[in-house]
Amino acid sequence: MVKRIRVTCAIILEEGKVLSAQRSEVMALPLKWEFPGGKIEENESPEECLIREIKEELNLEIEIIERFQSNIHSYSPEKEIELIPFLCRSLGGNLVLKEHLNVVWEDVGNLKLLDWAEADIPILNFFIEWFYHKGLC
Ligand SMILES: Nc1nc2c([nH]c(=O)n2[C@H]2C[C@H](O)[C@@H](COP(=O)(O)OP(=O)(O)OP(=O)(O)O)O2)c(=O)[nH]1
Repeated sequence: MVKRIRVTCAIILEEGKVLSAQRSEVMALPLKWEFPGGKIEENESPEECLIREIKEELNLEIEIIERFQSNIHSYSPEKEIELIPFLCRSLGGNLVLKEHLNVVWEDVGNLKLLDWAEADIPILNFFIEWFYHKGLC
């Protein structure tokens, strides 16, 4: 039986830049870039999870704007991840790195230059399409 883990992640967009986070050496998928977030806990909605995770990991308050389509990805045969992305904006707070090695506000046009976690690639592609389609550049 394949175990499915549900993970939320935040695409925090600010003036054409997206907050991109690099996982630390001690995390799973070391040094890969990701949209910050984490696993949904019992009795928690995806939205509640994301707001909690972003506060815990980065000390930021966020507002959720829109949910995008999830991506289901397997890094190993016995486990799959449902990665659930949300377009967000920052409501403030002093950014503090509590778990990640690094974060950058990356131009949407340069996002693909980072070495992303595999599960993020379809989400990244969808978001970039969405961004240019909306004429936000
Ligand atoms: N947060 C996040 N996790 C991702 C992304 N892409 C991706 O493959 N993952 C994977 C890495 C992990 O296997 C899993 C989420 O784990 P996590 O370590 O971020 O979540 P967490 O903070 O709730 O974990 P934990 O340390 O409390 O167990 O999803 C992404 O963009 N954001």
